[in-house]
Amino acid sequence: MSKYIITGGNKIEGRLRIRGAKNSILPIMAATILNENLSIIHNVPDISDVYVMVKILQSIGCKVKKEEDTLIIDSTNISSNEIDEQYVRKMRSSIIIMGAMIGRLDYTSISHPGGCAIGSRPIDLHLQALKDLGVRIEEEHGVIKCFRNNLKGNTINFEFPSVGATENAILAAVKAKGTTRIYNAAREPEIEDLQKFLNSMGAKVKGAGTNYIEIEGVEKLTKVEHSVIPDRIAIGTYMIASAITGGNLEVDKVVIPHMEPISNQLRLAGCEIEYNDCGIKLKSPKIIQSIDLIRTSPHPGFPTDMQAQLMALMCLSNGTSLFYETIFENRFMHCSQLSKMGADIKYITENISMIKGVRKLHGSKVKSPDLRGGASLVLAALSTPDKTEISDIYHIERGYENLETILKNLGADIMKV
Ligand SMILES: CC(=O)N[C@H]1[C@@H](OP(=O)(O)OP(=O)(O)OC[C@H]2O[C@@H](n3ccc(=O)[nH]c3=O)[C@H](O)[C@@H]2O)O[C@H](CO)[C@@H](O)[C@@H]1O
Ligand SMILES: C=C(OP(=O)(O)O)C(=O)O
Repeated sequence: MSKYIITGGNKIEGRLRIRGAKNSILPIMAATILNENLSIIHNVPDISDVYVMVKILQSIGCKVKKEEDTLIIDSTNISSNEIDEQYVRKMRSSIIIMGAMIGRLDYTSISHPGGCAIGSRPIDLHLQALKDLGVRIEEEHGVIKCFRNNLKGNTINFEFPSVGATENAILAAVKAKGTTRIYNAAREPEIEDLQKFLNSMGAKVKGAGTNYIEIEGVEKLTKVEHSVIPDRIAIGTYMIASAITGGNLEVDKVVIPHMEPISNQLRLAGCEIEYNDCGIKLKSPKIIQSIDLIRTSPHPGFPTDMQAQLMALMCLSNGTSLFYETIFENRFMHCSQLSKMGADIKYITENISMIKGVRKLHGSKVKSPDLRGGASLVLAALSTPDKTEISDIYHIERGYENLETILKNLGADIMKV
């Protein structure tokens, strides 16, 4: 299995552009199932999760071609209504395929995704939303069987604004009869991107980006061409790479409002951040300022997908920071690995940890516990002139395109072996 060998200490600086968001492209690829036609999607990131989704689409009969960063998906014929367990095991978010499948077919089955490293991640809200739309669901030996019945618009009231459940509900409602009203919907930018994609192929969805979404069912969809929004989490990760090494960074083609929850925290850490017409400029602080309390919450709050990376930065701050992870119950697995590199981290409760800044981290042999935890180790490794070996980088490759090439171009000494 591949590893990164990083000898840090170099400033990460220069200019870069980041391709499409993982959390946008995955639901958009699922949405292509609804379309008995061609979907052309640009700005697709070269990450392993996209390849898993390609395999899923191919396994049910879609024809998929990749030309540079464009995916051409022909979903005219769907030949299977079952999603193979091997894919759900590889990529938990493959559950977002369920809403699109039942929007298109009379019956579909998918295995239960179960828990994953960062939490138990139940799917009760997904299933309830589909039931609200009239889908009959039977669960047998870990397999979820969905019968379309009389799929029809209804009111869905989410107890919690789950991103995936909101997407599944929208996907199922696109071709349901009548109007669906979703209350307490997730407001993440990737849901707005999904709405834009769906509407470009003839769906009638409005309200994404707010907590109330309305979908008017349609019968037919048409050929569509769409470009995926840039990955705000990958951009935020590179901003921290620059900040933790004392560099200056410019990122082109950024959607500024998407970056605000991340930029706000980085400003508190002492970074100077400027926006211009086409991007973002970051100037590192001379001394990294501690942030008293970092609390993750649904958008527009601080994203859980940036918690581990910001923690790496706080490990080198001038004071004490508390991290309160409110979204996932087991998202502190990077703490023990950061501690191996000299970080001063104490658990207060299962989802609150206290970080006291240290002057310097040191190199070590560490293991990526999950996608963002792995990214936090890369950031920590970039900050120290020692050598760090990071194993299990397949987690990182789920969500970061060409991480080593991008970092090398910005001045890092990083090797993938
Ligand atoms: C592919 C994708 O877009 N992944 C993102 C998506 O994941 P995902 O869509 O899985 O995240 P959710 O918003 O659904 O999960 C948030 C919380 O709700 C809980 N929950 C969720 C569904 C449900 O039926 N029951 C339930 O209890 C989860 O266990 C978790 O504790 O949003 C997360 C929160 O911003 C991000 O970290 C992930 O990167
Ligand atoms: C948790 C994440 O993704 P997923 O939902 O795909 O596991 C993430 O992107 O940090």
